[in-house]
Amino acid sequence: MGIPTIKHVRAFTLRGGGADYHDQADGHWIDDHIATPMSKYPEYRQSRRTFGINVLGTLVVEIEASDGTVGFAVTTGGEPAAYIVEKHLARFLEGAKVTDIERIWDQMYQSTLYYGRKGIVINTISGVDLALWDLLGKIRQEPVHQLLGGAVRDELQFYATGARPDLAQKMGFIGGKMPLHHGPAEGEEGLRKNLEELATMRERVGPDFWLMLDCWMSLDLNYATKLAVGAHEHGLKWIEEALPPDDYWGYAALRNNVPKGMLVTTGEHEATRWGFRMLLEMGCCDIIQPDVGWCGGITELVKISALADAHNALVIPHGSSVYSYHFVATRHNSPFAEFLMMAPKADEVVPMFHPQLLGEPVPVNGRMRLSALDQPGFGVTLNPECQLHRPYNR
Ligand SMILES: C[C@H](O)[C@H](O)CC(=O)C(=O)O
Ligand SMILES: [Mg+2]
Repeated sequence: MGIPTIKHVRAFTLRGGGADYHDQADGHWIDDHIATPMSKYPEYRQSRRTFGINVLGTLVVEIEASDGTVGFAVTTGGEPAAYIVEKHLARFLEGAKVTDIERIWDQMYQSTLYYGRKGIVINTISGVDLALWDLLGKIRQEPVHQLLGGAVRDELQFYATGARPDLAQKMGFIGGKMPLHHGPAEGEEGLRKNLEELATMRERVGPDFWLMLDCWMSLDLNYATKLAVGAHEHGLKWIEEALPPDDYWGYAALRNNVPKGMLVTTGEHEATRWGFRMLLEMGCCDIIQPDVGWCGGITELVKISALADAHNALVIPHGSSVYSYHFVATRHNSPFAEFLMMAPKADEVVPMFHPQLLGEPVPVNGRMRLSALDQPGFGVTLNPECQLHRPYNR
């Protein structure tokens, strides 16, 4: 059988939920006084939307093959990302074979080096890459995990990220990661409140349930060290993204400073094999957390993961729903996965990318059978009720 070629690439924007999980209404735990690098400005402390966390919105990439099959993916990036896809990246896909994934990735990356490398450009490349893997899976009628070499386990296990690890425990998750609420600008009182919240949660969940803190780049080395030392008596399993992503030196020092047994994790805002090489070679963390929709897509994540394996580091991808699950199922060094609790009170399991995707599987009792992922491609479809906008129609 001849391999279909790529006929057309289309980029759309879309508002509301989906990959831009921060675009939530008032009262949602994910936008309730979470410590961020902007917390030093009191006017931007209460809500991440005030400083523009949701400003870009969602990018949807659709790739149509010569046989009429359409693959798609969603990630963040919105209109600027749509511009990059239509005006720049589409040329490397249209006319190429659907299987030319490595070459297409390399051309997208090399041709954008002069203005890209990280941030929105690699985020956009990730969206195109994920749509290509979806397309290939749909053409071959195989799930992406099978295209990646096959699953190494029959079931995925999840920890939950949200404000209520105590409820997550009852729902069968193996651990709960809470957002840190107070940053260094809130002084000793903020630090005390952070530790009290952790202590209260430890009391509720008992001694064995994993508890983690997500600091979303908000701390400095001194504060992160004090937090880690104070959190040790409450059994904190890991301290996540404590420092700005460019401070590799700070992470290496923090890893030395934390009490024995506590893990340092980071990487959701890192990108490509070269970025993760810095984290791994400098001994910055125990677990890397690439986001497959931001780090370069599946094609790049495979390389990042091999590098991590050689450094004895685990790869626990950040969020990303099905795009992560298909990958995690295939890796020995990804023994569990993250599930982001998108219910406003973190009190029930709802699909992470709702309302954008249909057919998105969710953990049941904190687990997901591989059979839930046995659909062609990533196994999801775009919800036809979501209004797509194509700003740079060619
Ligand atoms: C809860 C965190 O601040 C962030 O919104 C999500 C995240 O970093 C994670 O899931 O990890
Ligand atoms: Mg995080």
